[in-house]
Amino acid sequence: MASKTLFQTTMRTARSQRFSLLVLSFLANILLLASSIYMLQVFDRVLASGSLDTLIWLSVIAIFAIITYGFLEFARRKILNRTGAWVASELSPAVIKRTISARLEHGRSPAGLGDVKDVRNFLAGDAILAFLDAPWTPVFITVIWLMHPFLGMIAVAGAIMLFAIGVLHDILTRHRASTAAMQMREVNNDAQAYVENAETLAGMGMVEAVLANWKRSRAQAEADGSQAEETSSVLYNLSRSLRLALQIAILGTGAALVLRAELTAGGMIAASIILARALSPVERAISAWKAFGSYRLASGRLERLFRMTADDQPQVSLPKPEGKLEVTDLRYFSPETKAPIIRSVSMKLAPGTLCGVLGPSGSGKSSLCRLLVGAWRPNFGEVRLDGASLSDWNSTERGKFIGYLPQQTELFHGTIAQNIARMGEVDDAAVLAAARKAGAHGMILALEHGYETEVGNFADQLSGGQKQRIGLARALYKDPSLVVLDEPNSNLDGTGELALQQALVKMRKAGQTVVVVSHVPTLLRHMDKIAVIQDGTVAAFGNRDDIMRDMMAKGRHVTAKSASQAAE
Ligand SMILES: Nc1ncnc2c1ncn2[C@@H]1O[C@H](COP(=O)(O)OP(=O)(O)OP(=O)(O)O)[C@@H](O)[C@H]1O
Repeated sequence: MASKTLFQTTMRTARSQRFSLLVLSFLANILLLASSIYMLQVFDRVLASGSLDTLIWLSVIAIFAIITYGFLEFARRKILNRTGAWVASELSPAVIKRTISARLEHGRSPAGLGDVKDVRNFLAGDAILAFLDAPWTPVFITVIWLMHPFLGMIAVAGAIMLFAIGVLHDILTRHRASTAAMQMREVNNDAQAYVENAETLAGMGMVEAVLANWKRSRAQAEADGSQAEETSSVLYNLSRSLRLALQIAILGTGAALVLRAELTAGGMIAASIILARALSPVERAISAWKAFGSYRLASGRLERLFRMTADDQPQVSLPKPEGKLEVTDLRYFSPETKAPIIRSVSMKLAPGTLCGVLGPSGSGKSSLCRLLVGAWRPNFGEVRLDGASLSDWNSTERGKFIGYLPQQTELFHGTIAQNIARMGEVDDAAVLAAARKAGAHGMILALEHGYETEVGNFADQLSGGQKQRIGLARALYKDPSLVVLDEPNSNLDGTGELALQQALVKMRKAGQTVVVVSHVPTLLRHMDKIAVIQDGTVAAFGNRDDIMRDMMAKGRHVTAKSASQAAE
């Protein structure tokens, strides 16, 4: 049998509140009978006997019962709210982590934080209360039946009809509501992407055009959603009217029974109040159906997310590697199309080797970098550091020994120092050393708040080159054994590039293994080895001078001038 996912165990713990909720609901529903018993007694006893004392005592008891009911109701809601908040706090970080894994392993994630919100809203909302009260419907109907079978029959018929409306509601709205919700999610994601790419849109006058497309998609989602809402509100109103009609039916029948002396006037009023209580959960369940529908879809998606991604098991701690890199028959297929992106790449680098990676656009250089740092898991083959496969390491621990600068440098919300320290505990000396090595120290000090400058949100004022230098410092933080730099000089000026060259030389001296994707001759000049990637495979690999000479002879990819500069 498949083991339980974190989602299942969290939901199971949440369900353990069931017992206290059931007890509270039991007491609350018993107390709900107080007002009907009060009516019964007032009509049949007080009015008949004319005893003011009895009325006062009955009223005191009824008020006490209602106040107690209020406390119980408050306690029920508090438990639900706390459970909802607890579930959200347990699931949210795990969902973010799994969403990252799903993106890396499968190209997309079936669930996100919106689903956690739906689960929370359901657990903390009215729907659960309606479901908890629903078992009381037959109890209340039995009480009415005991008062008079005729009244009982009306109550049973009413409950069946209301239930049928609930089922009809589910059948008619479930599919449409879920499609509309999915479309709305996409539409909202699009809107978010527009905001994030504000400069491109504004710079090329694209705002109106993307908005026109967006409005069309939104209108479609809205149309599906409002049709589901309309069906929902028609059925909800039908159920309300039915309940009012039942109320009249029970009062009318009760009155007829009173006339025939088969029921007391108090019994008639009490039956009408109990009927309202009996049918209320059924009616509330219809309006809570939407939350339940969203919950059902969200929990399905979350369950899929937890099933499709593996837990990062705590592996055996391994010592810091020296940096011996071995890549054997590495293959990677697109998670979505299954097209090969990397086909059989093998190479070996000794510690302290600088290896340049060249190749045409789209040949797989960045993909190889992602595999080398363990961000992507290969479909076949292995990347080994000091003989241990990257998958033998826990990803957090492995990350400490690896430095990676992707093509697009993204900084995270926090200070520059925190970003360089990889958002963990800031080791000031190590941050300074990394920044100096990356040639970023002077640039950071020139900022108004220096290392304490807040970055990583829409408001951050850093240029592309500044971000790249901070990204480089982050990659060099605490001298990792393997450093992979994907076009590290794409945004650098002369000073930045010089600093990068000096950093490369220092890394070689320190015995760090470095892989650099670059076509810039001044950088390639520092390399010991060169790997030429073409169509996802290694077209050539060897000592820099040999490869460059070979490439010059074939006139391949790098221009003869840059190759000769690099070979100098
Ligand atoms: N996340 C992904 N999912 C599916 N395919 C991808 C993904 N990332 C890249 N690819 C595909 O893999 C191939 C190699 O892309 P990659 O970015 O590794 O090339 P590259 O050599 O780094 O190119 P460039 O020099 O332009 O950056 C491309 O055909 C690309 O479409």
